[in-house]
Formats: sequence, structure tokens, C-alpha cells
Amino acid sequence: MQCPHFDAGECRSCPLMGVSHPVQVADQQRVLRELLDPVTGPDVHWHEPLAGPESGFRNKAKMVVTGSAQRPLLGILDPRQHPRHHDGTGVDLRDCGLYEPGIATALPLIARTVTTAGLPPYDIASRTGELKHVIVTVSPDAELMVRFVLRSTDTLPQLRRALPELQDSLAAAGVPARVITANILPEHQALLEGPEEIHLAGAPTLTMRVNGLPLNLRPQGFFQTNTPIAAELYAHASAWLDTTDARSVWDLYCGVGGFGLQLAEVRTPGGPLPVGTPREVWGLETSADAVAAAQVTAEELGLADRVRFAVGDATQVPTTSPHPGASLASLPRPAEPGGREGDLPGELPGAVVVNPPRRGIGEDLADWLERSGIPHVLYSSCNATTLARDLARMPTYRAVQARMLDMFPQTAHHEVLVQLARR
Ligand SMILES: C[S@@+](CC[C@H](N)C(=O)[O-])C[C@H]1O[C@@H](n2cnc3c(N)ncnc32)[C@H](O)[C@@H]1O
Repeated sequence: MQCPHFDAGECRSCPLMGVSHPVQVADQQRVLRELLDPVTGPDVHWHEPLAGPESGFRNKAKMVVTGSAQRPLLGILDPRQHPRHHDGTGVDLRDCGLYEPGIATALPLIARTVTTAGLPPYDIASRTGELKHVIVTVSPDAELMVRFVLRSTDTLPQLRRALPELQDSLAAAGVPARVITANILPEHQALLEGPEEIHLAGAPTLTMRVNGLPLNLRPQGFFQTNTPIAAELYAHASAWLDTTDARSVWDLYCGVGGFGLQLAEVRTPGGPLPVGTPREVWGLETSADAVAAAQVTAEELGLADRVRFAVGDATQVPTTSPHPGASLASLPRPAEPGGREGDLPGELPGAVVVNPPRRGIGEDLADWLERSGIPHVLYSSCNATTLARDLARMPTYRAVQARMLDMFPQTAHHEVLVQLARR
């Protein structure tokens, strides 16, 4: 992939731009193995890395708005300036090759709305102006969620007046806006968004259809960056869990429920449980928006009797679980070698999926899992360094299989899924 902004030095978001994609993937697999092999040992079955397209894969654009209402720039603050002494000059990245085509189509139309509505971009040097960011997400059905991040509600009336024209133009371009919101971020801080979200038009959620599951995304909910690779990630988790006899699973850091909903029944033939065997799922997540959206999907799929999502801190799972008896003080003993789910004290699940942010699951949860007796863990990580650190605290688990998924081409980041089984 070639990028004029990278070549000009005006965007540094893609440090591997210019390195051929197969070399990027092979290098990352090598680095990953160097980090994990000392912890997991040699017996893991490493699948070939799974790569998708090297461009046009990002389903979300987070654009800083600079320039003027007449000539808005949608992109980033010029990275050649020092952040502390930045004069607010921006670089327009509407043509960034990483975005899915639906976003590339939408951005010029959204920029036109900035002009029509007369929204003055926020200027970080003078701390004046209103429009800070535009955040656009595109679904696999080519529908959009468009969010205007504003300093205050002052320009909301003029934005509202301009919306019908934006909606018409997006629909005519084949990328209808399913959700439009304003997010209010009053503080002068390097944050993407604030806590207050004002619904302006359309539905409350964007449907992200993944492997046939209608995942519901609310404005502040997390969604994996690269939809086709996310689909592969959930499908792998499903196939790998289907090699076990787990009939219940906890989805920790569940977001909008992608793992949990995919794992709600056995889907792969040839495993110990027949295809269609239902699983109990309990998901935990700190974002109330994401939990509400996950619960709606469970209800839409008719799974609400056995698939439940809750707001809570996964690192406190023993006390916030649906099994309050399983507090830190009354941890179940590890299963005996060869023990099965049914042998465990209490009502702990047959398997746990963890998919934490870059900081990993941390000491408390790793130690709890280590002592829990839970037979199977699927760890999906976007940071191999914290993954290796967490796995080192869980020596009772043996890594069975692992795969790198190329979620973030052009960068040194990737996703890795590891299946663990209690020794
Ligand atoms: C990498 S995302 C994974 C989301 C989801 N599993 C998916 O596939 O889309 C991490 C998620 O963890 C949530 N999170 C962060 N810290 C958490 C915590 N301490 N407990 C529970 N969830 C947390 C974030 O809000 C985010 O949705």
C-alpha cells in the first residue's frame, strides 16, 4: 500500500506503510512467538497468521476537525508540531486508504454539512470554536453511525437544521445514516469524546451483522476495528470452544457481546457436544451502553433466558459474578487433574473468554482464573506483552492452540487468540 500522507511525513499513524503486507504479517508472527514461546512452551499448535486486506478495512474513522466552517479539514492535527505548542493546524485525511469505502464516501458529505450548518471547528490554540471531532462507523450493511463531537450544545440548533440534507445525501450515495448523535466534550483535553451523548436522528443503534449475528452498537460502545477479521475471531473462538465439553461460558470484557452470542450454542460438528447444544452465557463489561446493546441482541435472537450481560468490572469478577458465593475469600479449589466442569464446586462456567484492552487482564483476574478450576480459557489479546505477562501468572493452564489475526494492517499491532486448557 502506498500513501501520499505517509510519504509526505504528515501522518504517522501507519508506521509499517511501505513494508510489503506479507512481510508485515510474518514479522509480527515472529515477534509474537518470541514473546509467547518462553511462557507457553513448545507444544502449542500455532496456526498460520490470518490476514485480510491491507487497505479499506477500518470500520471507524475518528476525524479531528480543523480549518474553518467554510473549508473544514477532517483528519488529524499536524504531527510535525509538538503537541504542547501546537498551533491547531490540521491535515486532511478524508482520502485515507485504511477506511472502508462507505466511510470514504461519507466523509466529503459530512464535511459539506459542517459548512452548511456553519459549525466552527474547535481551535486548540485559541480554545475557540465548537466542532472537535467527527466519528463515523460503517456497518457490514453499509449503514452509518455519525457522531459530531462538540464543545457545547450552542450550535446544536443549526446542526439539527442541516441534518435532513445530510441524511438525504448519504442515502443517495448508498450509505444511509442509521444513527446520528452529538457528543458533548466541554473540557480542553486530548480526549476523543465526552460522556454526554445527544441523539439527533435515526435509530439508537447501528446493526453490525457479524457471522449472521445482528450485533447492536450504541454510540459509546466498543466494536472491533476490522469487521471481517472480527468475524474470523469470533468464528475461531466458537470452533475452538466446540472442541471442549463446556456447556456454559463467561464472556469477560464482552463489549456488545460478539464472543458470547457466537458461543451461545455449539456450531462445529465432530466435537464432544452435538451441533445446536445450547450454552449458558454470562457477559461482563464496564460500558453500560455496550451491555444494553448486547442484551437487546440476546433478546432479538430469543436467547435472553440463557444469555445475560451485566455492567461490572471484570477484574472483580469473583464478587460481581451471578454466583455471589464465589468471592475471593471462597475461591473454588483447582480441579483435580482430569476433572471436568461437573466436578467443580459452585457454579463456575465450563469456559471463560477474556478480551481485555491493551493493559491485559491484570494480576487479580489472572490469579483468580489460575485458582478457579475453570477448565478452559480463550484469551483474545491485542497486546502480546500483557498477554505473556498474564499467562505467566496462570501456569496451571497449558496453551493448546493460537493464531495471530491481522486486525490492524500497516501497524505493529495485531490480535492473537490463544486457547488454554487446565493441565
Ligand atoms: C478489546 S474490547 C473487547 C470487546 C468485545 N469483547 C468485542 O469483541 O467487541 C475491551 C472491552 O473491555 C471493556 N472494559 C475495559 N475495562 C474493563 C473492566 N475492568 N471490566 C470489564 N470490561 C472492561 C471495554 O469497555 C471494552 O468494551
